[in-house]
Amino acid sequence: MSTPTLPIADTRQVARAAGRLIAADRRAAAAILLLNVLAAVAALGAPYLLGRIIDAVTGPRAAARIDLLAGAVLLCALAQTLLARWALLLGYRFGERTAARIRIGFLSRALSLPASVIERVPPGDLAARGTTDVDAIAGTLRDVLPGAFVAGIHLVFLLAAVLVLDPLLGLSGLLGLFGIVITGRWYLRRARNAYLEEGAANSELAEELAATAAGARTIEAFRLHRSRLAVGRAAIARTRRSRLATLRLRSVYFPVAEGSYNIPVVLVLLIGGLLYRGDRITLGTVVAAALYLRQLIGPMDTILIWLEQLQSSSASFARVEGLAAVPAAPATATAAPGSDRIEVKGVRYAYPGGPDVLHDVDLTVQPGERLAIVGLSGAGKSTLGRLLAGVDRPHTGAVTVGGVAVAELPPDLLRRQVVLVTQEHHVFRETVRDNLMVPASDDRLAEALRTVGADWARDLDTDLGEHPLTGAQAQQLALARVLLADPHTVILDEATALLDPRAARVAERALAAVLHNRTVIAIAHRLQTAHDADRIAVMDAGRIIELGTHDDLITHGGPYAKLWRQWHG
Ligand SMILES: Nc1ncnc2c1ncn2[C@@H]1O[C@H](COP(=O)(O)OP(=O)(O)OP(=O)(O)O)[C@@H](O)[C@H]1O
Repeated sequence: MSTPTLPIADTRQVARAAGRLIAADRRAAAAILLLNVLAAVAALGAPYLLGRIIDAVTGPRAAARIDLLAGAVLLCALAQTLLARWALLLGYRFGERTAARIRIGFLSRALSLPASVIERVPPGDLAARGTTDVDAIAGTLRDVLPGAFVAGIHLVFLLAAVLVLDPLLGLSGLLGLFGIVITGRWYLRRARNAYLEEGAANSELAEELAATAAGARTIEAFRLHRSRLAVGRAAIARTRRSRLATLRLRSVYFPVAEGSYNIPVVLVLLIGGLLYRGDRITLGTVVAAALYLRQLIGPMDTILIWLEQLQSSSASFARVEGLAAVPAAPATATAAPGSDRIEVKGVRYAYPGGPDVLHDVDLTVQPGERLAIVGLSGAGKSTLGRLLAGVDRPHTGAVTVGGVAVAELPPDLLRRQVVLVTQEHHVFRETVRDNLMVPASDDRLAEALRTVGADWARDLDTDLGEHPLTGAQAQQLALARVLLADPHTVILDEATALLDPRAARVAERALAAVLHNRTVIAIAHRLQTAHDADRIAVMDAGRIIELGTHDDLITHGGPYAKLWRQWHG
């Protein structure tokens, strides 16, 4: 089981992020607040006026006053409805715009994550944050937050109104709310972690299912059905446990909170009755206070129902915002490296959870040099290639270009320094232009395609989703990307290994055009490649055991000379 390694934002970071989102649309936020306040003030009118109607019944010219007061009740209700609707409408629009901002922010953060982070992060986690979590936040912003906001403001005004009406009655009403506050706190304290665990369990399930689906062939070949089923079941069990935990929280919180609604009203009627009997207040005031507290039920219900969603989507927001906490490239890395020299110093490296596969590797690659790395299978050649290309970072020592750690370079800067070319080329279901992924003029794109011999790509608008490429064509596209990125160093790892001989010849020709005037580090699978290089590094069991020109190494008569003799029979 892999544990998610992407961070989760803490409460403070979430609050700050929310603040930034509100500030980004501050006019709308201010308008929504103002309309809500006006709607809440209008809502206070009716209970107060009803209280005055009751007091007017026994006074002089009762009928005329009651008519007037009833008309005012109607006006207040109408104003409240209109203002609240308007506030809701603005709230929905605000929610949609904010959801779009969150989506865009997530996407751009995900795209600028350092390659070394993407390589280590379970893909399911990143996908779940970008889909389930972002959708949950968007849903909340659209459907819940505007209503919850209206309810929140209404609630505050109602409480203030009871206190103003009669402080003693107000205090007894507030006292009656204690039950709800205590259960609310109990729930909130547990809910964040419970919903975070639910989110993590969902991510793990998505990840395990994706891994099983992606590895279907391997699973079949090695008869891993049982172990994959066990992994899937464990992930389902964790999801189930986490969902049951949140369900348990809800099943305690909701009934208790709902039962507590009536306590403030009961208290106010009891104490109000006593005060009225002692002639301390009018009957109308007691009725108005009771009505205010009765009115609390509406907004409290709204908040209660949505508290759960607010909680779970704030957990989602914490996961989405967590991406911002991925350590950014240090300040030095944002400046272009001083020179093109690549240096490997005291590098040790282990794959997650495994033993060291590189031990104390030291190597300096001079600008313009052609270096070949040779060695038996498993010697660590590809691993060293990945570190040189900044795909991953060593756990000890450093791989630097011009004195700057390669893995710390932001993607756009890294692309201009070092590019790794392997046999895996992803072709997106988009046009040729989009697949080249570099914003450049059509002329430059066409020239790059011509240089690598991609005659099939005359029309940059050809949709590669509808016209799939052959392996050799995909390779040409990848090489055109390298040309456009124009790095000073290219690392080749089995770049043409999977192609058939004819396609490989075409690719070799394209490759020659791409490598012209660049530093080349070739992970050599054929010793002929090594023979043509300026220097050769021989690797064995994670160490560089020999380094020199072909002739030097042959004269030296060490492991390389032995390999060479074996190869030549
Ligand atoms: N993704 C991975 N996870 C864990 N261990 C790995 C991973 N990739 C490689 N290794 C291990 O790291 C060591 C070095 O592998 P590496 O692929 O770098 O060797 P190589 O010299 O390139 O071999 P080959 O020529 O077969 O590609 C090996 O022991 C290998 O099993």
